[in-house]
Amino acid sequence: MPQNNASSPTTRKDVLERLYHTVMARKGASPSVSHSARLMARGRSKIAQKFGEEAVECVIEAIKGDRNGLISESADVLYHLIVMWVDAGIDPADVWEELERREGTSGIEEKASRPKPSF
Ligand SMILES: N=c1c2ncn([C@@H]3O[C@H](COP(=O)(O)OP(=O)(O)OP(=O)(O)O)[C@@H](O)[C@H]3O)c2ncn1[C@@H]1O[C@H](COP(=O)(O)O)[C@@H](O)[C@H]1O
Repeated sequence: MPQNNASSPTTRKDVLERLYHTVMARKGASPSVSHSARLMARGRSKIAQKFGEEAVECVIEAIKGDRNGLISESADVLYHLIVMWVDAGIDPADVWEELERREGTSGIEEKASRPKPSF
């Protein structure tokens, strides 16, 4: 019988949902014990700035071709994205819904269907 532990494929794919609920639970917690609480106490601009910094670090690892670095920075990006969602009142389900809406539509096709600028 498959084990239902944190590293099994069934629970691993839920890691973003679990992280979201953990960060939600940190809202209003003491900034001295929680990094998420500290970040949220510093305000939206700081949260967005940290996300941007992590994204740039991800880009640097990608360009360097450092696979492990890219994995590590990707985890930082996802964590900081989730803090940004919690601060903005976005539920992961809202994003999953938008991804599902896009399923099956090629990016090329979608771009071609955009209204052409009139100038
Ligand atoms: N995934 C993460 C995660 N990834 C990165 N980080 C932290 O993000 C911080 C980034 O450090 P930086 O020096 O880049 O930035 P900074 O400390 O904000 O400071 P400055 O840029 O202002 O100097 C580090 O303290 C990392 O430990 C994370 N902190 C928490 N989590 C998850 O969030 C959960 C809740 O954490 P707490 O909110 O701390 O309880 C944890 O159980 C983890 O699952």
